[in-house]
Amino acid sequence: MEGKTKEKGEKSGIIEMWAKKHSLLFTGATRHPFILSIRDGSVDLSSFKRWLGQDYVFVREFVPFVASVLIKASKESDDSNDMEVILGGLASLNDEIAWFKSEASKWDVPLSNTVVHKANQNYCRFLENLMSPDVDYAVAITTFWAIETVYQESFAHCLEDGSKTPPELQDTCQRWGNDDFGEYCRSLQEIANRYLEKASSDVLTEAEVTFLRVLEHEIEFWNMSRGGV
Ligand SMILES: Cc1ncc(CN)c(N)n1
Repeated sequence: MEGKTKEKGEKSGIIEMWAKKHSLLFTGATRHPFILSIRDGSVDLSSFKRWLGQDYVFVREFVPFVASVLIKASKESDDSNDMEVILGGLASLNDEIAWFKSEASKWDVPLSNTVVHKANQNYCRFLENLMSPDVDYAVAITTFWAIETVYQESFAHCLEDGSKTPPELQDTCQRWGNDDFGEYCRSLQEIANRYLEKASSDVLTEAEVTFLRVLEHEIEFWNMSRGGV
């Protein structure tokens, strides 16, 4: 994957191949100007606050999507540990919601009656469509991996040596940029690779296209946070 050396024993799978094949879009999502502005300390705090209010709405919509992935795992998974990984993801979303509430009060961002921006509405509708039982588990778990990984890679970049992330935003970056979250994303990647390897070519195509849609939605979400439409 971009910017990372492979760890010992880590084999390259379909996910790594797609991340490389679509590196331009992948980098667009994980090195977006909004993230770069956090990393270089020039971030406009009104953009940060917009992101905070909108992401709270997104995360509340993300929970039922992850629950739908859990249901698919319980029906289709051949490895009992998959369920624990996804359940861990749901538990961390519970913490994430509590974190958003406390962060919003710190920044004076109201969380009720939020006007949901178009980019956020589109992203939430996309997630809703993926909750259908007709969507293959391989597609759903790939989507889940991609959504979590964009945040992991983006915010981890703001914590690297040489970054000038403002101290008041360190906690936000730690939330998704920490090593445990990175480990959790690698577990999701391992599950996704395992299912993609045995997927039909139709499912593979659907998963790859859905991966690209996630990257586009994430870029639109960052654009919206910076003040775009
Ligand atoms: C838009 C978005 N993408 C991903 C995440 C990480 N759960 C998030 N909170 N918001």
